[in-house]
Amino acid sequence: MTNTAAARTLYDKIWDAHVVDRSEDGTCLLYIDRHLVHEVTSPQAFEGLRMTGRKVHAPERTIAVPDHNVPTTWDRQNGIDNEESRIQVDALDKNAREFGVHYYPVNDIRQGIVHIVGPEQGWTLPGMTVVCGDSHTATHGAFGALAHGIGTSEVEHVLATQTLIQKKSKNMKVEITGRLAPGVTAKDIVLAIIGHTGTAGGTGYVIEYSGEAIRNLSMEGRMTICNMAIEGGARAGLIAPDETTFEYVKGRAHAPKGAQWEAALTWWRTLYSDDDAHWDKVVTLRAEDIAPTVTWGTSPEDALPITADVPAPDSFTGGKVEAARRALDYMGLTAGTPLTQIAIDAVFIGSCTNGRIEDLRAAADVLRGRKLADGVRGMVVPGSGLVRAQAEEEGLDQIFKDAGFEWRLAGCSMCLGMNPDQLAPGERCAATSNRNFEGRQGYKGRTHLMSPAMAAAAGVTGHLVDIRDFAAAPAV
Ligand SMILES: CC(C)[C@H](C(=O)O)[C@@H](O)C(=O)O
Ligand code: SF4
Repeated sequence: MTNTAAARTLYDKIWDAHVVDRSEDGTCLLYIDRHLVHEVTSPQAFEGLRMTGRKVHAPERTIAVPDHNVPTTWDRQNGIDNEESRIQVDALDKNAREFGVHYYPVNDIRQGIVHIVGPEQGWTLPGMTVVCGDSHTATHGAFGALAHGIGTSEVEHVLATQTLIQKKSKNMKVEITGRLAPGVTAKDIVLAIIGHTGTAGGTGYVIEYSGEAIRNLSMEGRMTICNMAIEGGARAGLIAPDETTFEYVKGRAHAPKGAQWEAALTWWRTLYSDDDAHWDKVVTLRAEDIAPTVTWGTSPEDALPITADVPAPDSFTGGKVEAARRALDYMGLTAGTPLTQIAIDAVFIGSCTNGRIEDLRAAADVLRGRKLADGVRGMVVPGSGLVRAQAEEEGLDQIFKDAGFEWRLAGCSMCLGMNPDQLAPGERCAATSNRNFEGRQGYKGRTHLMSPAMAAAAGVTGHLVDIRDFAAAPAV
């Protein structure tokens, strides 16, 4: 058990501040500050409350938004293409209204992917505990919040009690020293980390990302990093809050104001890992060693610098040999092929990993005055209605449309095949999302994960490409 007098990590500090009760075996009851809810994992939880006549304990701390199933065309209501999706979206609408929680329905400009909406509206704040029935809840850790996914029965527990039963994870530090080279982004950092540690490297840990390269990232870049903590196996990812964080949070709709802001700042400034805090595991990477990175296989750990070749299964050990063989077969790739020779059919720019305004700006910068290669289709899906409006104010939508992209409404979209936006069997996609699992973007679809600039550049050339070479080529 943590000794509060001793040096502590950021995770220790947030944990200690939220323990309501502790049992003999170390299991704790934690207070939950924010409960985010989407339509996929909440219907049964609300139904459980209804059947037992219970209410939502803290509706003012509960935020609901539909994102996974919603069509990203204007036909938001009728465009839902399957019964199950329709039931989930309708159930959220009914439950949110009946239980009186904060709610952003599809016709509200603030609607979007839950992990983009939370920070945007100032719901996510440093030092908080944030949960959601969704594995990418780790995104909110970018603010120095302890944020992670929970299962549907836990969703019900949090709705009913505003607490969660938890066992503490171990502390892991991932330090990225030095400065990033031009063309290398937060997405490349996190893909490189997972390439290095593997998808099980963070199992049993909460990861704190630190080091100069992390400090230098914007809040949006930090969210991209923490978003994929779960792909590296961790319970959650965290970044200590600093002036960049406070600047981002200040003035947001649900951020504290006036004297409350000052009081909050005083506490937030104590939220860092003490110098002599104990780490159970430390991983250090040099920023200058990180190249623009893409995945070649069907696991986020199948990440390599874009300058590499498709690896041979024999270059791995243990179970990975067979996994790589299967992945290459599924992906339709031959070992030894340079990654830059992989031709693509589609580009997807969006998701809670890379669907924020800076991501759209980065893609638009590449696409200005350029067009998608013949036969390549592209879709840009802003992470929220407000991201979409901001992009339109900046004229980015026009750049995307001129380049031949579809300009969509906010939602999870082609990040996963739960809505009408899907790959056709065999189609290969340069995607800015976080999972490249088999069939993730549509039955037999093939996914290569990368940064927004890399995905945009791949769309223009028609194959994966090193953004550092591409940037030098003039727009036509
Ligand atoms: C549908 C949902 C539960 C799921 C998750 O937990 O992450 C989804 O958001 C995903 O990205 O695969
Ligand atoms: S955008 Fe993708 S990763 Fe994020 S919550 Fe939606 S489905 Fe999950």
